Amino acid sequence: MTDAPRLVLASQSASRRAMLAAAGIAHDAVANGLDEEAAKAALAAEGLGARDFADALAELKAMRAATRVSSGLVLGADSVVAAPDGGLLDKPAGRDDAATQLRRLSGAQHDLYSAAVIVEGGRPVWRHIGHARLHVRALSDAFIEAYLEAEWPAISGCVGCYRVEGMGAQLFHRVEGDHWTILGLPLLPLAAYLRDRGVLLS
Ligand SMILES: Nc1nc2c(ncn2[C@H]2C[C@H](O)[C@@H](COP(=O)(O)OP(=O)(O)OP(=O)(O)O)O2)c(=O)[nH]1
Repeated sequence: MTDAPRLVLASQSASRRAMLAAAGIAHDAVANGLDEEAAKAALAAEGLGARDFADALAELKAMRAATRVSSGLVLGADSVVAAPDGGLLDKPAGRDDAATQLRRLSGAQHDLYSAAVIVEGGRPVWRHIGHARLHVRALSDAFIEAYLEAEWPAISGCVGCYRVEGMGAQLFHRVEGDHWTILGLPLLPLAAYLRDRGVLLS
């Protein structure tokens, strides 16, 4: 489609890039250039819940990246895990932190939010927040150790310390919500918007 806008993914997430490519959604990928730690600290100071935190960070990523992109639909995304004890979980700082996070998730359900925002012409034109609820079985210390032996460092870039499409499947006795949301994007609502914009065929 000649006059359709191009999609620019403002993310370094291998999972998001692979997901779009596997779905046949052509895109360019750029680093969003955001000082994510500073942005997270500012948002945390506002006391945002997980859902709004992910949405705000996705918008900040897209807006920052859009200053470096001449045209197109600039897509920013962020995934946040709301831990059963109320805190927000980020990607693990190291293998020991991953073990600590898994123990926090063990034997309880948690919510994962993947927010996506598209910026065009310097302003947000679309947004969606995907939600999944994951029910983690009671994990033995022996399992956590064996899991990390197999999955570290592959899960080091994963909020929640799992790859649901990999050995992470052994963590759960139930998952509600769509698979793509867990991988990092609300893919189906995004594809619907891209069809509306002529980026994808209807
Ligand atoms: N492949 C896979 N990735 C997962 C899973 N759960 C979470 N993730 C990944 C997707 C994202 O790359 C990452 C969430 O971290 P962020 O939203 O901060 O994005 P990230 O720092 O990776 O990249 P970005 O900030 O967009 O440049 O966790 C999973 O089950 N499978």
